Amino acid sequence: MINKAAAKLRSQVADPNKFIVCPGVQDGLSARVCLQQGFKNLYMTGAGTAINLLGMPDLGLTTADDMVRNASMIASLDRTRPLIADADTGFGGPVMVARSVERYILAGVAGLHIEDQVTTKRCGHLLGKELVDIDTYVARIRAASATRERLESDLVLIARTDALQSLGFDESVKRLKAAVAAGADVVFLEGMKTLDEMTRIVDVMSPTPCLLNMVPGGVTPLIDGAKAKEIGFKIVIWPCFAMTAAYLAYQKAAQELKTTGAIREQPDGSGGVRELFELCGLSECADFDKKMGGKAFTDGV
Ligand SMILES: C[C@](O)(C(=O)O)[C@H](CC(=O)O)C(=O)O
Repeated sequence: MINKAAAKLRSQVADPNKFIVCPGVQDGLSARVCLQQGFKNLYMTGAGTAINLLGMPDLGLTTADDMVRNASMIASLDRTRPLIADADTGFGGPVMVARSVERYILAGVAGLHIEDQVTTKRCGHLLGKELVDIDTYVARIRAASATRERLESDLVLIARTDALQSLGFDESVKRLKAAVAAGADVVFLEGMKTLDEMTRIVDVMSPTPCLLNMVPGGVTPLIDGAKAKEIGFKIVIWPCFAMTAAYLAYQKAAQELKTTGAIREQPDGSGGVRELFELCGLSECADFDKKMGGKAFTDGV
């Protein structure tokens, strides 16, 4: 059961007709909304996990515990729709990477990415990123791949490099090719600045599938899914879309409450607490309780 989502993601990646679109989610609510809207895959953002769980920026402050806990909750909401999760640097040396990857697998995560920044990492779209050397990076990927094999898991291993900023395109390609040789299934070149780099990475890494990261306010020009597919990317993630939407909506609502001293119902009554509970499975919980012989909901809920 736990491996089913990973097996599904693996076959999506292998299917030449599939293009994998992953809205980024950072919490239960954003995941539920994306599932409700019919997305077939999800992406757990590390940046959003840091913002949501810690109220802190994406600076490598989230521990493996924070990330696994969040990923585990999100993966549990619908095990038929594969979740790709951010695994940052893997959180340490090969032994720690192996432990982290094992925990992600047991949490039901279908794919994850590991990068070559130092453990005190930062968002890939910020300045001043520091890298580990290529051997340290490859050891992380090798440890992740060995763990997947040991657990006989179909986990899709995505190698990310942040080398473009300081070392340039060719060194990034060298790192990604070494990562593929060490067992990565998909590659992720972070922080591309031009359409030309996007086209070149797909070309030079072929036949290895490439992931595209679309961050609003980041360094990569934003293109839509159709264009990403046309260029030849296999997976597109939109890590920030839900947290940006939530932020703007929270801000508007907080301003209104602060100014008026009251909250307003929506004219059509939408967004009430019962609707939110329903989104999160209220009826399913009550039905399950009843079916199992529980009495908690016999008088309704
Ligand atoms: C993809 C990413 O790793 C994430 O945490 O979602 C971030 C996104 C972000 O910080 O906006 C990254 O690109 O580093």
